Amino acid sequence: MERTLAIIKPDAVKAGHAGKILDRILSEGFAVRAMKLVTLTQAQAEGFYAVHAERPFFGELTEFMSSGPCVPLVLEREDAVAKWREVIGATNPAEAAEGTIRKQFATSMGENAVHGSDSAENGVKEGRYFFSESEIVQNGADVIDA
Ligand SMILES: Nc1ncnc2c1ncn2[C@@H]1O[C@H](COP(=O)(O)OP(=O)(O)OP(=O)(O)O)[C@@H](O)[C@H]1O
Repeated sequence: MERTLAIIKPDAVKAGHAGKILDRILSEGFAVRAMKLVTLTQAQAEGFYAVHAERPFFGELTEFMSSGPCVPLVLEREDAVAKWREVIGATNPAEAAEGTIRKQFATSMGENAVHGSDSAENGVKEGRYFFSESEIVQNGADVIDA
């Protein structure tokens, strides 16, 4: 079964949307394999987004991602990566489709409520960035059948 790394970003946690987003995750058939509430240091945010280090928005992005608590989650489902990206919608909320999480909760290109891995390989890598092997459960935490 495929895994992806989702993050409920600091803007959505601060606005009190984490519970609604978690409900949506479960109703879309994802099993939660790991989850925590954490405030990243700017260095941790820079490490996570290292691939964007040369982009003009890197400083803004890493400052935002370390501005308050966020909720990283390892999600598992068939086609987890593609399905989660479909559920979250386009990076820019102005372009996000009706019914997507970003359409509902994102306020700008930068503060866009959620993250999703862009490949199954990165889903595994990003999961390891936040969680040790023992923090990712193999079973027993399913609220619904995956
Ligand atoms: N032009 C921009 N201005 C400010 N922030 C941006 C801009 N472009 C991207 N970002 C931020 O960087 C993140 C990573 O950009 P990327 O192009 O990988 O988008 P994404 O794959 O939709 O987002 P994510 O990786 O968070 O799921 C975006 O989610 C957004 O928060």
